[in-house]
Amino acid sequence: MENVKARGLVLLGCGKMGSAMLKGWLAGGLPPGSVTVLDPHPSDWLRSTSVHLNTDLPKDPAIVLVAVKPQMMGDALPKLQALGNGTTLFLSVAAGITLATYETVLGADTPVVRAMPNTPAAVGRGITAIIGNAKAGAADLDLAEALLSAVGQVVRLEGEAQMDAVTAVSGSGPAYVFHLIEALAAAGVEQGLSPELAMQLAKATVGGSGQLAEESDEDPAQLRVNVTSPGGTTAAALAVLMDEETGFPALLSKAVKAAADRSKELAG
Ligand SMILES: NC(=O)C1=CN([C@@H]2O[C@H](COP(=O)(O)OP(=O)(O)OC[C@H]3O[C@@H](n4cnc5c(N)ncnc54)[C@H](OP(=O)(O)O)[C@@H]3O)[C@@H](O)[C@H]2O)C=CC1
Ligand SMILES: O=C(O)[C@@H]1CCC=N1
Repeated sequence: MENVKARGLVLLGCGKMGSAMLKGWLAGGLPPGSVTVLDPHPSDWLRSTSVHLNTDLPKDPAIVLVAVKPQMMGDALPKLQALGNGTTLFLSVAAGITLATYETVLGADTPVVRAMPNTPAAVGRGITAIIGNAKAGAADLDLAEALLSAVGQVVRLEGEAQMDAVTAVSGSGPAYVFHLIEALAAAGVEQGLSPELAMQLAKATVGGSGQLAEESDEDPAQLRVNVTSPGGTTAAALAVLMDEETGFPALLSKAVKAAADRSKELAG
């Protein structure tokens, strides 16, 4: 991180994902003066920080983080061509955009790390998977990992082909969990609870269960069994949720496949 503090970090695109990561880094002590953000419509939050906003780029930043939508890449990436083929590491979080695409625009001598983070990075609880191109050496991967570990866990992939599945599980995954919270709260309202109480119960249940799953020595299957008294209420609910044709596994399998397929399509 000292490298990033000294040479600077450029963030291209500060929307939902870029701002989630930037929030995590600023909260973790990255000086705002070492960050330059390029974004056409900065949010109020971004304006309230002391980062360099839409100014000239530093000559030799340690890292350029690319966090624009895949569809915007054609417009956005050429702006950074001058930083290619040098010692600046490009770190991309864009779904579906391959390492080869970056090499085509920035030059094959550009070190590039492709990453798939998720929005819990905003509270230091993200998880990011990374894979580098041939030019990205051990020091580049270590730098990417050091930066990303400031906002959560980091895992290294064995091959770029794994990225579509990772995107479908952990990149998009928070949306599935938020939807579970919405649906659980709505079901509680149907059973007579107030919307406020139902939402409080749903959020705390998902948050607490996630933490228990991460911290417990028991695996999630055993933790599920621990909740399920024989002939009790949980067993009645699980009979619905574990139905082979209409239950969670069948539904999530279809949802995750749809996301992975879309990730492949975005690669063009
Ligand atoms: N959201 C998520 O949970 C995750 C997203 N990602 C990836 O992160 C990337 C960004 O996604 P997300 O944050 O959701 O999208 P957003 O639309 O919220 O953010 C993209 C930002 O880039 C800005 N932008 C558009 N064009 C340019 C440009 N030419 N130069 C600089 N900035 C530009 C947009 O401005 P404006 O809105 O004004 O056009 C916007 O602020 C995507 O590639 C996505 O695949 C990866 C993991 C998780
Ligand atoms: O929905 C998307 O395409 C991005 C990638 C993963 C999460 N959000």
